[in-house]
Amino acid sequence: MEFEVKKTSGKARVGVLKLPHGVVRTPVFMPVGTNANVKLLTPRDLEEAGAEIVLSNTFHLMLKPGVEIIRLHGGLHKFMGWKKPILTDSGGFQVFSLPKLKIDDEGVTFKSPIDGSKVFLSPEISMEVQIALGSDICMAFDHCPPPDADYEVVKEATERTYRWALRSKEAFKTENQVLFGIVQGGVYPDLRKKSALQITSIGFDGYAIGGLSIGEERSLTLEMTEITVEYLPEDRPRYFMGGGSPELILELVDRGVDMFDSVFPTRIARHGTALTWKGRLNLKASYNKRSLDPVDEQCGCYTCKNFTRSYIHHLIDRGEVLGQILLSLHNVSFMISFMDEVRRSIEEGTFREFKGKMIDVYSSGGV
Ligand SMILES: CNc1nc2c(CCNCC3CCCCC3)c3nc(N)[nH]c(=O)c3cc2[nH]1
Repeated sequence: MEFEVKKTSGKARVGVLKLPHGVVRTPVFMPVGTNANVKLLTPRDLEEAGAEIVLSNTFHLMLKPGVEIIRLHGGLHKFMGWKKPILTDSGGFQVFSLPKLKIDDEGVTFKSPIDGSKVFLSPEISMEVQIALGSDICMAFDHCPPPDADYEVVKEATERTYRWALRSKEAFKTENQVLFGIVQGGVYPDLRKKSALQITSIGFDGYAIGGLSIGEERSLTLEMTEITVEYLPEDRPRYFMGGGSPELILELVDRGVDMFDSVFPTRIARHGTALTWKGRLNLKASYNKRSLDPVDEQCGCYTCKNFTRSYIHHLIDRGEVLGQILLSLHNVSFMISFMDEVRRSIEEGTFREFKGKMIDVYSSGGV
């Protein structure tokens, strides 16, 4: 894997990440695909929208359809028909929200949400599954503590994450795939620094900022990101897990983060909300009933080129899935274009102005 920082503007940076299945320009927004698909969008839609990398994850796929079926296809790229890079999460976080039967140093035993059976996940099993999936970027198996966890609980999860990171790297015997480490530490500055030093001491191809965007105050999200980034190497990609909205992404780019994933744009699309250059737009609202305008006149996506707000309002109102499909396509296209503008403003040295303008737009609510 090659990662090159091309331009910086303050802590914000533009980079190029060369992976087995293609090149990714950073900062990058990565559409999330649970169950080996980005909901309501085909790989062709994603390609047209300009997506360069998508996410999937170990936890869901090892349960259904199971590694065997994906192996049968020669890996996840073939299975889901996506030829560009894929990043897979390690499953550590996904089990975080499930009733955990047991979590100890060996690994996590949880109840399958599919059939209630007992499932065991460990660093070794997570690596074995991600190697079989053939994802370009694999994530170390980590323990993300709950958001309300006290210092001792976070300390224990952070120490375990370090031991599991060592075991993940040890078990990651594969060519043509890269492994990112994950930094924990909750909202405690000393644990954040310790975790960053521990994880970077192992040596990974890239580093993720974990354990955030799980309900903590925004100011803590930003402060913990700053502390973590301080101890990460300049020449490696930094991936903030699970964030986020356009305004959060701007704040994090400004603090030196390169990669982002979030279900947010596709989830709000399914609920009838579009992201536009003038803020959020609620297509369910009656003021869109008669509007002949496109969702966003500055957007070149298929939805904005071919349909009016009135038509999409009608589809949503009638519960037609086409309404959700058209908004999902628009929101992903918007996020990709948004990141194009982020990169351009960093290259032109105008990132702070762009950030200021877009944060005003997005914190003043909708259009
Ligand atoms: C939403 N906030 C948030 N997400 C986090 C995630 C998940 C990131 N998104 C992965 C996708 C989820 C849908 C299926 C495909 C993979 C985190 N993951 C890990 N391993 N560790 C975290 O601390 C960790 C922390 C996170 N915080």
